[in-house]
Amino acid sequence: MQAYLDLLQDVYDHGVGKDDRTGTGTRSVFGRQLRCDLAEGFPLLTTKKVFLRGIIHELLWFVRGDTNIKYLVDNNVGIWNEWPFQNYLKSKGLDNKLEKHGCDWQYQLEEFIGKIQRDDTFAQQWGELGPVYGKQWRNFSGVDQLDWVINEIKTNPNSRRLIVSAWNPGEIEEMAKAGLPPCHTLFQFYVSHDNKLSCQLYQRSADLFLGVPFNIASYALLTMMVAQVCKLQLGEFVHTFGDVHIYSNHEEQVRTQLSRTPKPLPKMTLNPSVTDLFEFRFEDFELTEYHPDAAIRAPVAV
Ligand SMILES: Nc1nc(=O)c2c([nH]1)NC[C@@H]1CN(c3ccc(C(=O)N[C@@H](CCC(=O)O)C(=O)O)cc3)CN21
Ligand SMILES: O=c1ccn([C@H]2C[C@H](O)[C@@H](COP(=O)(O)O)O2)c(=O)[nH]1
Repeated sequence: MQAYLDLLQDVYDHGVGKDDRTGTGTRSVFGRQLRCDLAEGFPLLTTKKVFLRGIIHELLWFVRGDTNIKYLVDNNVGIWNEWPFQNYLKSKGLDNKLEKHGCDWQYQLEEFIGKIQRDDTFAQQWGELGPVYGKQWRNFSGVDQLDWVINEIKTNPNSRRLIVSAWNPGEIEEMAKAGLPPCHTLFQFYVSHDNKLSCQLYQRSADLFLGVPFNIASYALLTMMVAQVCKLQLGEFVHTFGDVHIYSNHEEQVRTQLSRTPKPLPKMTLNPSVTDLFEFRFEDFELTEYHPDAAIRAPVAV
């Protein structure tokens, strides 16, 4: 994970001021790459406590093909709450009246999430993010890409076409309404001569402080799950970035992060009896030897 900290330092030092959709402002660079050997341990940042429970639930939610925040909310994971909420405010003409992350906004957000929890009809209507990751992974114009790629890895491991894409140009506008166009856009698997499974992700846009630690752990887990069901060993996770940025309201947090020293990586164990990608449950994941520094709170740019 030193590579992540080096990238954080690089963007902090060399990132160039750039305005962005959220109005927050960033330091940004274009085109970088991180790699990690998955056999060396589970790539979960140790210089701050990372919310792994949320990462696991989010990944299972993608794999289920689910695009409604109801599943996440019911499992007490709030990482996608702000986007359907903002869409809800917009429909009421309130999105420009409430200051994001202000007291009123926060209060209304809690009310909104309470309604998602209690009222199924409300959740159906307002919890839906549109045709985001889960939809594209499981039903991209009728193709179940996850099912296809697993079968292809098993039967044609030398293939150079082991690709899953979340970027569906015809549906981007719809994704942007209540959710976001996919940031982790496309990934490719690779099976080496010695039966190791690697995965490379292209991430078009990367919130380096908040989102990237989630993205690394999530794809490392996905690669472990696919390796297990395809009976392969673990290779590398290669993370390729387009616009990598640090939001201007994360700079203090980045300095804290960079002042800390990484510890040995934790270990992740998957329940070995699971042989079907679609049958993993939350209880099938066990993290041990994780001794991180304290969490570092930061507001998410909406
Ligand atoms: N600006 C932005 N950055 C992102 O990383 C991001 C988005 N937007 N939009 C969609 C998803 C949602 N993701 C998120 C959203 C919030 C956190 C976050 O706040 N993480 C906290 C812990 C949150 C908690 O404990 O509930 C952290 O400290 O990592 C992380 C990833 C990643 N994505
Ligand atoms: O998994 C994710 C999802 C989102 N992000 C970040 C990257 C950007 O900061 C925003 C998305 O804004 P766009 O204007 O659509 O690029 O969310 C991430 O890092 N990881």
